[in-house]
Order: sequence, then structure tokens, then C-alpha cells
Amino acid sequence: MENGAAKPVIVAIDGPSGTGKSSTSKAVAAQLGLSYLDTGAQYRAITWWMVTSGIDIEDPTAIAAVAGKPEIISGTDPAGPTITVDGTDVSGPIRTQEVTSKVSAVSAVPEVRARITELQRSLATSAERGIVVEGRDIGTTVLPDADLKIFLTASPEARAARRSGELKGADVNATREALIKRDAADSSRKTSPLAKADDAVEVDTTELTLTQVIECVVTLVEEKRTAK
Ligand SMILES: Nc1ncnc2c1ncn2[C@@H]1O[C@H](COP(=O)(O)OP(=O)(O)O)[C@@H](O)[C@H]1O
Ligand SMILES: Nc1ccn([C@@H]2O[C@H](COP(=O)(O)OP(=O)(O)O)[C@@H](O)[C@H]2O)c(=O)n1
Repeated sequence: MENGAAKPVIVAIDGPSGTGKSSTSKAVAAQLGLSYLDTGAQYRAITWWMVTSGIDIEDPTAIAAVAGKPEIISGTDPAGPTITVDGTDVSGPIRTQEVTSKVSAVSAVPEVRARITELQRSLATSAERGIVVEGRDIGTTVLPDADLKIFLTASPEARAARRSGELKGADVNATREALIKRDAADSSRKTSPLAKADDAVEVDTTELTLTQVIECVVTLVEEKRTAK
């Protein structure tokens, strides 16, 4: 490191849907001058490609056979994260209900995970000042040596209320059921399930404001940096 610049810091933030991973990670990265990676967006992007390419989502063998085909590129600036598939901006299309309902099946396929995990590790090691990476298996599998691991949780009711607030007109009960179903699929898959790493700090965000969660994580990162 030249001129005593801080060593890169790697932060892993995992947890189920609607716990605040994306909003927290983006804000923490922006505040600390770090890169930011939304790994869910990568799984959504490969799912979007499978759907638009006519691949049968119910057929893991068919998914595995083409998992290496699409080129997925993530831009890691927290002020404007980007995601493209074969050069096409897919930041909008990856958020549709169709992709959301199919992403767990696609991301359970080991060949898909191997491919995306490789991309994630490469982005993490090339981030000059460090990176905040958010997902489901970052602390357990993708970056087991991360400097700091956070596992965010919140009650299903709070998570559903947050999510249906984003999706105009969405029914809270239907959103809650869909979240619970996706969490169950993500937690029970064989390869790299959603799980808290043994050395992760668990933060229950149910009763916290987003600002409080961001402050809590920034403080934990600063503590780790000082100790490094
Ligand atoms: N602690 C919080 N309190 C209230 N709303 C929150 C909190 N954290 C996040 N949110 C809101 O909940 C929604 C989902 O947050 P997001 O960061 O996308 O979660 P995740 O990435 O875990 O799915 C967003 O609209 C966000 O602004
Ligand atoms: N590290 C990760 C991140 C996401 N995923 C998958 O991608 C899906 C979408 O992730 P996301 O973070 O965009 O989901 P939301 O919490 O934003 O709804 C998850 O439900 C998982 O199936 C994964 O398997 N591993």
C-alpha cells in the first residue's frame, strides 16, 4: 500500500429477502468509499437470460448445460450499480415478478453457483479499497475470509411490509407468503444454502430504522479496520 493507504476491507452481508441487505450495503459502501456488489442481481440476471432464451427452468440439467453461456458484468459503484447480460442493461427486467418467482430454482443449480461465485471472487479481489458484498452465502462460501460478516434478520411481517411498500398495490399477505417460500427454497438447497456463518454478527433489523442499521454496520467496519 502506498502512502499508508488503508488495506482493502472485505465485508459480507447475508440474510433473507427484505432484511435490508441492499439498502444497507449500498449506503455503507458509499459512506466508506468501498465498492458494492449485489449478488442477488447476478442470480436474477442469469435467471432472466434462461427465461428469455427459452430454457426449461424445471430442468436443472438443461440449466447446467448453458450456465457458462451468458456474459454477466456487474458495475460496483455504490452510487450507481449496474448489471448487463451480453451487453444489455437488465437492471429493470431482473426485478419482474416472473424472474423473482424463478430465481431460486436457477440459483440452486451447482453449475450456476460455481460460475457466479467465480465472478464474485474476482470482483472482490480486484476492489482496490475493499468491497461490501451482499447475498445469501457470501460469509459461508464465497468469501469465508471476509474481514467482517453480518447476518441481517427481521420478522416476516416487517419484511413483507417493506417489500409490499416497494411494489405498488401488492398485497402484504401474498408478499409475505412469497417471501417465506423463497427463503425456504434458498435455505434448503444442497449447494451453498442461505445460512449464517458461525463468525457472523447477527443484527435483527425488525425494530431498527435503516439509518440505525447503517450506523451499526459502519461502526463494526471501522472497528475491524482499526484492528487490522
Ligand atoms: N431497517 C429498516 N426499516 C424500514 N425499512 C427498511 C429497513 N431496511 C430496509 N428497508 C426498506 O425495505 C425494503 C427492502 O430493503 P432491501 O435493502 O432491498 O432488502 P434486501 O436487500 O435484504 O432484500 C427497501 O424499500 C428498504 O428501503
Ligand atoms: N448470494 C446469493 C444471492 C442471491 N441468491 C438467489 O437470488 C435470489 C434473489 O436475491 P435478491 O438478493 O435479489 O433478493 P431480494 O432479497 O432482493 O428479494 C435469492 O432468492 C436467491 O435464490 C443466491 O442464491 N445467492
